[in-house]
Amino acid sequence: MDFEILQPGLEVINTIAGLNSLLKPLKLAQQKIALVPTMGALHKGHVSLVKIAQQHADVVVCSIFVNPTQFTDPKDLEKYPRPLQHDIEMLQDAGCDYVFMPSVKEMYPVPENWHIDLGPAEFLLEGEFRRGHYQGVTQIVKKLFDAVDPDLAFFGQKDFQQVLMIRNMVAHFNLPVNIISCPIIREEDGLAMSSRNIHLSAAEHEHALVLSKALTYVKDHFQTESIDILLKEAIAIIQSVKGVELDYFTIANSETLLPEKDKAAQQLVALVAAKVGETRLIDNMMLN
Ligand SMILES: Nc1ncnc2c1ncn2[C@@H]1O[C@H](COP(=O)(O)OP(=O)(O)OP(=O)(O)O)[C@@H](O)[C@H]1O
Ligand SMILES: CC(C)(CO)[C@@H](O)C(=O)[O-]
Ligand code: BAL
Repeated sequence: MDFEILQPGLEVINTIAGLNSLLKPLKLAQQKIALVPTMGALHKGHVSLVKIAQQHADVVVCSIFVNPTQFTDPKDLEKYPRPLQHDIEMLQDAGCDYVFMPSVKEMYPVPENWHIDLGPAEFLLEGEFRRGHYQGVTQIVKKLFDAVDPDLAFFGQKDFQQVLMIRNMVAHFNLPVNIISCPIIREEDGLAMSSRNIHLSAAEHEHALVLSKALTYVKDHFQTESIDILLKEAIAIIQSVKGVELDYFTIANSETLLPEKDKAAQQLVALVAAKVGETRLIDNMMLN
């Protein structure tokens, strides 16, 4: 892909060399650079990351790259939405400075082996259902960090485990990048915004609301019920909706992601993943 869509206020860059020549002088001039990595099909959740990034940095770079190495289901990769013109307009409206949209060849010029130790949480939850997913995620995020050399990088709490894995990758390489986790943006009806929501029919969208409903139930009853009861109720709420196939619902320690039974333990998070029709969705809520 070698296209260029230049619009005033937003510069589109397709190559790492192009990025370097634009960003190096800014770095030398002590400008703070923020990176917002995405896979495109942008929505208000992505825009919120750009807006938060603008509050912390002088220059905001958003990357759009559908990274093949993190997909464990080829059909999921094939049907991943790619509305590029719409994305560019959204970033322009958000006042983003640069969008980096490399080709697969640009990011992976030669075949490579990547494996780093991400700690035991790599294999839990998403890591169990999408084996190898976080190796692919950390591989591309490291490449994006090398290409952009950001001071800060912004990620959504919606991908809760992803933020932990990226922090572990940053620690592994001792990278000087500040990782900022940003709040989940929801539709008015509570559904966490996600690029994959585009695949939901109206009925499936309605069914998918049960995920945020179950999380809200747990949050609202956290002070009065035991963890066992909260889990039982949340799972029953989800299983009562036809067409929703639960992968997991857990109440976990927010650092280890291991299940937690002690409500007095610090930083508990409820995390859920389910298939709604053919679309797999995730969501989570902090509990204390
Ligand atoms: N609803 C949201 N609120 C805040 N941040 C979000 C939201 N949805 C996605 N993000 C964040 O945007 C960044 C890019 O995510 P990505 O492009 O994969 O979008 P997505 O909506 O998560 O898509 P999908 O989950 O369908 O792949 C990630 O850091 C992700 O956590
Ligand atoms: C961080 C990321 C851009 C890496 O491809 C992706 O996993 C995403 O969009 O969350
Ligand atoms: N938003 C996380 C990227 C993925 O699902 O592959």
